[in-house]
Amino acid sequence: MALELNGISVRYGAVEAVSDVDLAVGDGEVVALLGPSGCGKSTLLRAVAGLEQPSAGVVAWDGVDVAGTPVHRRGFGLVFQDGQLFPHRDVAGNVAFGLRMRREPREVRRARVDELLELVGLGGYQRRKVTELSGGEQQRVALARALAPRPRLLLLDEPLSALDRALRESLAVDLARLLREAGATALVVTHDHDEAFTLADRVAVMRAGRIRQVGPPSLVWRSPVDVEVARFLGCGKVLGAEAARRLLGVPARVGLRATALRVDPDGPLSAEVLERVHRRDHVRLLVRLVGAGSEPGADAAAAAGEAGAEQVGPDQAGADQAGAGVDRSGATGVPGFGGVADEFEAVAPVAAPPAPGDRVRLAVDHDGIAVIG
Ligand SMILES: Nc1ncnc2c1ncn2[C@@H]1O[C@H](COP(=O)(O)OP(=O)(O)OP(=O)(O)O)[C@@H](O)[C@H]1O
Repeated sequence: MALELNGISVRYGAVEAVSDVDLAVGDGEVVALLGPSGCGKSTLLRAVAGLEQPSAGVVAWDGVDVAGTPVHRRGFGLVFQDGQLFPHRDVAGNVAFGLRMRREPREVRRARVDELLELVGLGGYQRRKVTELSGGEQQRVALARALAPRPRLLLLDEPLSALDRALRESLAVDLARLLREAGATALVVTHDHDEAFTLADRVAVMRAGRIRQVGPPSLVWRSPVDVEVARFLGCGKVLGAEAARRLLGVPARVGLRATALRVDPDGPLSAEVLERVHRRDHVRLLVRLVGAGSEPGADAAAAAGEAGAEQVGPDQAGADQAGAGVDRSGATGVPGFGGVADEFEAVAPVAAPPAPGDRVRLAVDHDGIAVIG
């Protein structure tokens, strides 16, 4: 492993911002630190950079503790949210900065600057003033500047979050390609799961100073380790194992994203639309389940509280029942479907979406369901 963090804690006075973090980043691997605001992501990154002193633990590179190595000698490249370019230098002057510090000859500098600007899609921008670039262009220059000296590790702190949404999404794809082409080993801080999943080979989800789960994006997305991680990853509703088995045919505690239920005239569930919100590419509904099961007229609400209400939900004959005993602690949607437990998010197409008060049929999209734990 190239970078290894063992038992890293960082304190700001009485506050422990990072607690006992273990994490490894392999050669050529991109790992995203993902978590809500204030969970300690930036502090951990700064500790790796040498900008914060850990109160405990070891930051090692290729097995060697870097505690005694000052920031500028660690061979790590840094990119922050706002780029922090030198305003009095032109684009080439910014990108060449690290090479100049290393006293690389002028010709070497020029060739490397040209190469990096091509790589970040800014060929020909050498003499442009950085103050006259767009936010997205400035971040590309910052990235080129960080990559120019061939850092052994790239540390990116919310590199795209100052940009507007559309630009952020397209630059995230570019950045993912760039990191792969440059063969970079990188640790990227972000609070945006789309961005983390676009960029990273592995995602480390942080909460309250600790890493709660590390894994490939698809695994973390499909199998969050606990309810909080599931909620952070967009699961607005959590069902206990028994409810999930009866409603969805999944015998485990699950988190549902809005896309888990979608309007489909042939769907097995029946619901009443309570609210409707238009989003970019779909319509988001709040619905109350009023009927379920493959037979029209089966009434989930009426079944509420009835012990053994096995007729609720898709036909479960032959389904694996073992999950019914799964721990349901923390589940907010419970078997019985009474009151707010009946309310779910769902999606509908933009064309002719249903309105509040309408009855709709819903189909289950298993890509919108995460199995928890
Ligand atoms: N210089 C500091 N002095 C004191 N407390 C700090 C300092 N920097 C951060 N903290 C605190 O440490 C905790 C972690 O902060 P940190 O900036 O690492 O979180 P983060 O996950 O990166 O959040 P964000 O996404 O909002 O930047 C927070 O409670 C924060 O208030």
